[in-house]
Amino acid sequence: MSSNQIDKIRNIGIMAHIDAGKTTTTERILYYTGKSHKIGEVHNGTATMDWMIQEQERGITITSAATTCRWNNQVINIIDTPGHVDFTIEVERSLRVLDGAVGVFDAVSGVEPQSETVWAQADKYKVPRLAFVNKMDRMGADFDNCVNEIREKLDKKAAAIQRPIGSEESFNGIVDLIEMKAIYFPAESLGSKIDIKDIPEDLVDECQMYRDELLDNLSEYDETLTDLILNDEKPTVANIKAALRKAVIKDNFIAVLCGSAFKNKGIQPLLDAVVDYLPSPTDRGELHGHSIKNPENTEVRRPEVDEMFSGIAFKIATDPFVGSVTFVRIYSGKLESGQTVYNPIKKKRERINKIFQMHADKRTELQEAFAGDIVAVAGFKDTTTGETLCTENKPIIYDLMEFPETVISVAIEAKTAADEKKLLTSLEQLKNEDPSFTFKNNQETGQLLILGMGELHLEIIADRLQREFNVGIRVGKPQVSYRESISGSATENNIFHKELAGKVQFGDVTIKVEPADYQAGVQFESSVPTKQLPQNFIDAIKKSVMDTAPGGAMAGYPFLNIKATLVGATFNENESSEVAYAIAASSAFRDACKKAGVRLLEPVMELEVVTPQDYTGDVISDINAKRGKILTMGIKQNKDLISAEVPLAELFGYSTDLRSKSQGRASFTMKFKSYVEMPTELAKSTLEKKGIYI
Ligand SMILES: Nc1nc2c(ncn2[C@@H]2O[C@H](COP(=O)(O)OP(=O)(O)OP(=O)(O)O)[C@@H](O)[C@H]2O)c(=O)[nH]1
Repeated sequence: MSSNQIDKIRNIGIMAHIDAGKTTTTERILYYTGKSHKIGEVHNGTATMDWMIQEQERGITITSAATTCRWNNQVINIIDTPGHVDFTIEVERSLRVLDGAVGVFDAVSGVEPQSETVWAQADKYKVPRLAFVNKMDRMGADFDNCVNEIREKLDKKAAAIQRPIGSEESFNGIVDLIEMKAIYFPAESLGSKIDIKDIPEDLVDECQMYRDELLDNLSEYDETLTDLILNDEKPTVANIKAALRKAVIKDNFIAVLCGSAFKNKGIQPLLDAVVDYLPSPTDRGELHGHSIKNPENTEVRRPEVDEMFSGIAFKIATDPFVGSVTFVRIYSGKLESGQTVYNPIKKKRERINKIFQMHADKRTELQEAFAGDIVAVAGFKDTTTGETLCTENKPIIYDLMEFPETVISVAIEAKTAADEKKLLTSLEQLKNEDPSFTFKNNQETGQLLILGMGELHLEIIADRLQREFNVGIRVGKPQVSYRESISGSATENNIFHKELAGKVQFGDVTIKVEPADYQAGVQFESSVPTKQLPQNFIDAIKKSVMDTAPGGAMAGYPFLNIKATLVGATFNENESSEVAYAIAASSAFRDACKKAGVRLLEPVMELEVVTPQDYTGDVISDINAKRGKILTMGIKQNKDLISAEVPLAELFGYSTDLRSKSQGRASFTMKFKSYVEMPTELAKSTLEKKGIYI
C-alpha cells in the first residue's frame, strides 16, 4: 500500500502514559479501516500490535510496532509506542520520524507523568498532535478536567472539538462541535455502523458555548475566520476545518476528541480528524540537514518523489523469517529493491536486498517505496539507529537523535560453556536493536553487566535472552549504574616518546578538563591550531579521550558532564605518530580528571505518589528516610499527590514497600531526572561495599 501520492499519507504515532489505551485504540483503528477482521484485545493477549510473547503475557507494549491502513482514500502509517518509561527510546525514535501524533489520555486519570514526558519529546521534534480522551465509559471519567490539564500541565493551547454524550456507564456517543451533530455507535455492530442525529436538546446550549470557545481560539490563527466572526457572519464547516488544520500544523494547537476505544466509541471520528488535521509529509515542509564536507553548511531536500533519495534508519529489529531488518523513513526520492544507498556517517554503501511494508510482525514485500513512506529494509550491514541514508554523489546528514543514559545494571552469567559462546553475540544483537541498552565487563569483579533504563527493561532483556536466543543465564540483583564527574578544573601534560613496533614514536599532549553543565558524557574541543598539530593527530587525540571516558578514573564508571580541551601539543616531523598521541592523550585526560577531583554521581528519579490521605504522613516520612526531597503536594482524584526526587538506589522494591504501607491503595510512577553528586561519605561507603577503596 505504498503511495507515491505524498499528500495522501499520514505518518502518525499513538503515544501516552502506560495503560491509557494506545494499543486498544490502535486495534480499533485496524478493525474499522478493514486492516484486521477481528478486534484484538490487550487483556486476553490477542492484540495484533502487541505481538511479542512478553507483551502478550504482561499486557503491555514493549516495542513500537508499525502498521499501515487506509481511511477516506488516504494512507495512514501508524506506530503504536510503549507507555512505560523504561521503553522511552521507542517513543523517541518514533517521534523523530513521524509527522503527527495522537496523544491518548485516560479520562479518569487525566494527564499523567509519562504523558508529560512523551509530550516533551514530541515538542522537541515539533510533531503536531491531536488528543484523544479515552475511557469515557469508566467511573470517574471527566472530559473537561482532561482538557484543562492539557492546557495547564502540558502548557498547550487546546480546545475540545467534541463533547461526550453521557458519561461513565451511560456514555453512548459524541457531539461533533464543528458539524454540530450527534454521533452514536450502536453496540450491536461493534461500532462499525454509526448513526448521525441531531444534538440532544439538553446539550444544545452547552455545545453552542463550547463551539464558540473553539471558534474564539481558532480565530487567532486564521484571518478569514476572524473576519467572519467580526462581521457577525456564520463560518462554514470548511472555514472552521481549514483554520483548525492550520492551527494544529503550524502552531501545535491541540484539538481534543473523546471516546471509549474498549466500548468501540469515537474511533471513526478520530480517524477523520487524523486525515483532516494532521500533516502529510508535504505539509512538514523542506528537510534540512548538514553537508558532509562542511557540517556548518545546510543541505536541503524537498519531500518529493522526484528529489534525490534521503531517509533515516530509525529502528533495527530481528524478523524471524527475514533476519535483521532496518526501519527507514523515506524523506525524499524513492527506493528500489536491489539498489544501493549511502550511509554518510559510516561512509559505507548499503544494499537494499528487500523492501517490506510491516504490519506488526507480518510483512508484505514491495518492489519500491517513495518519499513519505515508512518501510523495513533487509540487507543493511553497518547502519545503526538514527543514521541518515542518502545518495552518494550528494550526501546529506540529518540531525541524530538523543539516546538516554542507562541508570541500572544487572550482573549475568552463562549457565554452561555452550551458553557462554552464544551470550556475547546475542547481547550484541540486542544492543544493535536497542540503543538504550548496553553491556560491559565489570573490571573489578570480572562479571558481565547488562545496563538499561530500569528493572522492567532488564527483566525483558534477560527473558528474551533465555527464550528468544536460547541462552541459559543466571541473573543477579539490579544495581544502580553510577557515573563519575569532576568538581573543578585542571590541566595535565603527558609525553609519549618510546620505541613501539620497532620505531621511535612521539606524542605530546596537554589537556584541560572542566565541569560542564549538561547531562551528557564528555565533550571534546581543540584550541590547538592545525598548523601547530596536523588534523589527523587532533582526531586521534579526540578518539582516545572519547574511548577513555567510559572507564572513568576512580571506580570504573563512565564520565559525565566534562568538557575536555586540547590546549597544548608539540609536533615532531619525524617521530610524531597517531598511536603515540592517543596513548599520551588517554593518560593526560585521566590524570587531569584525577587532579580536578573525581566525584561519584548517582541517578535521581522523579517520583509521583498518589495516596489516600490516611497514608500521606507515612508516605512522606518514608520518602524522607530514603534521602528524598518533597517537591510539591497536590490533589488528584480526591487523593493526595506527592511529587518528590529520590535516588534510584533507595527505590528498588518500592512497589512492594508502598503497597504494604498503604494496604495497596497508593500508586506511584517514576522516571529518571538527572545524575546528581553523592555526598562524599556515602560515595565512599557505597564503593567500599563493592570492594573499591578510594
Ligand atoms: N474501560 C475501558 N478500558 C479500556 C479502554 N481502552 C483500553 N482499556 C483497557 O485498559 C487496559 C490498557 O489498555 P492498552 O490498550 O494496553 O493501553 P496502552 O496504553 O497500550 O498500554 P501500554 O502500551 O502498556 O502502555 C486494557 O486492559 C484495556 O482493555 C476504554 O476505553 N475503556
